[in-house]
Amino acid sequence: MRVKICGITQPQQSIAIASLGATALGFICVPTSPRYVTTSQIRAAVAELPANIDTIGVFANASIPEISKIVVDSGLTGVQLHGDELPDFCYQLRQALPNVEIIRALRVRSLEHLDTVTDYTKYVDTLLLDAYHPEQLGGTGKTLDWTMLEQFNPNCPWFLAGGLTADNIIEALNQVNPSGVDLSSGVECAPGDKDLDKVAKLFEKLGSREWGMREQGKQGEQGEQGKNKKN
Ligand SMILES: O=C(O)c1ccccc1N[C@@H]1O[C@H](COP(=O)(O)O)[C@@H](O)[C@H]1O
Repeated sequence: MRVKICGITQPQQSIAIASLGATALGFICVPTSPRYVTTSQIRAAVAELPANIDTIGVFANASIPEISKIVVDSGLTGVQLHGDELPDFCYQLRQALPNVEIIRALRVRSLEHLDTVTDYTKYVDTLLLDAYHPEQLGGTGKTLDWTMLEQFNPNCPWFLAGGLTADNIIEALNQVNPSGVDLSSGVECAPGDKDLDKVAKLFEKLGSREWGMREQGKQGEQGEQGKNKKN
């Protein structure tokens, strides 16, 4: 499972978080956010990271030339669109940045709102579902109604986001089946300052869950083998 930790502001923290197990790190390129980082800050962090870590710039209603410049100048591998970007915008961005992962984040208001995802799946690599907040674009710490997502199965990979923490991640994953999870404020001590103990606790929880699932799989296989022996 992909695990993205978002809202990184310090290069040293990015290295520590990658070593703990993150597969992707997010950098907020939205100037109004308390987690906003400049191109040179992103470039400094990206330069220190191993090549297998995805580095995602988070944008909201920026123009294609603005996004492209930041991506190229900082060496990001992906773009997360967290504003009101329409499918055609995603298509145009794909033409401008053909080798960059495009993640469309949708701030989900209702079950009906989920129907709009099919408008995007042709043009993006990945979807991300975040909770809706009337005054804030993201990093709100607000959870989605996970029961609404029990049957959610788009025809592209997707991240579950919104208010996830080390304490609720297992409950969330017991209800929904995303390809990845994305956390920001739930692993912080203050906006933009990640709490490495909370991040470590998150990976402990995810590691124990994976171990439990593997053990269950083994027991299932042994049961099957036992049955075959009897026959
Ligand atoms: O984190 C921000 O400040 C932010 C600002 C503008 C757009 C998106 C932002 N963050 C994204 O919000 C989600 C969920 O965050 P949280 O876990 O609920 O705090 C995450 O994808 C961040 O990338």
